[in-house]
Amino acid sequence: CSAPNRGPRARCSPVSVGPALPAHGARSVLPRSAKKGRSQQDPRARWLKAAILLLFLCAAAGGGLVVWSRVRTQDGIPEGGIPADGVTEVLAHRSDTLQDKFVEVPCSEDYESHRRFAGCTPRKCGRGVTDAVITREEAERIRRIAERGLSLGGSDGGASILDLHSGALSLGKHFVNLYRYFGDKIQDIFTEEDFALYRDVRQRIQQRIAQVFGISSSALYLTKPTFFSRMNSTGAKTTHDEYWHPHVDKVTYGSFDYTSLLYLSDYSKDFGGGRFVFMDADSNKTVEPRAGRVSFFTSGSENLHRVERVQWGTRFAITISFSCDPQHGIGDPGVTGHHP
Ligand SMILES: O=C(O)CCC(=O)C(=O)O
Ligand SMILES: [Fe+2]
Repeated sequence: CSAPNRGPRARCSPVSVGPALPAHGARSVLPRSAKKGRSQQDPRARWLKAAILLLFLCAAAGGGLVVWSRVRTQDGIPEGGIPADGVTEVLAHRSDTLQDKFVEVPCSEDYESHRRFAGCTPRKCGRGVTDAVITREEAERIRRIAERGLSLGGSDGGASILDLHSGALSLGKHFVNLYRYFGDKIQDIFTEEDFALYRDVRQRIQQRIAQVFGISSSALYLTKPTFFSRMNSTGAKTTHDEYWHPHVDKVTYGSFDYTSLLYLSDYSKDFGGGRFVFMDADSNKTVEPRAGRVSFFTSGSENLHRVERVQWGTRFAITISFSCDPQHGIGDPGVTGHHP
């Protein structure tokens, strides 16, 4: 399993359900040469034949189920759906307009193995969803920035990223540096207004996280990677395209203490599949993306999660992440001084 999952429940091994298929079904019990015409058959032979046929049909149906379940499952998780054996609750429906939903969960020990920063390192852990911090219009403007930037490149597979901080942009099976590649022409692509909006949105999300977790906003540092993502149903061409693996952000990215996701498109309108799933021991909790929705959570393994594979359409989002460690802080991108 290539998933960066060090969480409590690895879900990477394919499972198959349904009865096992006998090696050759039941057909070989009666040799062809032993077949008789109907009228000649003794009744016991007819019964035996009927029983064998029934057995064969059951075996074939069972085999079909195994094959079907193999096609349907990846990493032990049905494609675009819910673990076959799990209970799923919806934490945030697309049609809900949430003010400040918050669910507290006990903190994992992940933070113990890192330097602690008083007044910032999570003591209270959990997850929140709000539609009241960023408007739909702002999300649409941000989405246009993402579309413009990503139109300059794009992965051959189903996941493309654009990091305005480092300049990383997916291109084919690799990444290029946008700022190096386009030089001063970048000013024709992104305006100062775009960067101002990005900054403003980032600040408001940061303030909301600080307020909900009872810390000072100035104790949080924007950290990398902070990036736009564009996902669709194209098959993966490299592991960078495999966005659906369960993972823990603190393990995957190291510097993250608080993760936020700003969604820029709507589940079931712009794309199918692609829901965000918190994977708890007792059940899964989904967040259905909607433009302007901010989902935020502490980055340790108390918040193991994954994204369902996108089934159709295109899903846009931004991952905006914060660290308590000033040494991991990065500045906002801008027309001037955005080079790493
Ligand atoms: O886009 C999402 O909903 C989640 C992305 C994610 O898990 C990540 O960037 O670490
Ligand atoms: Fe993540």
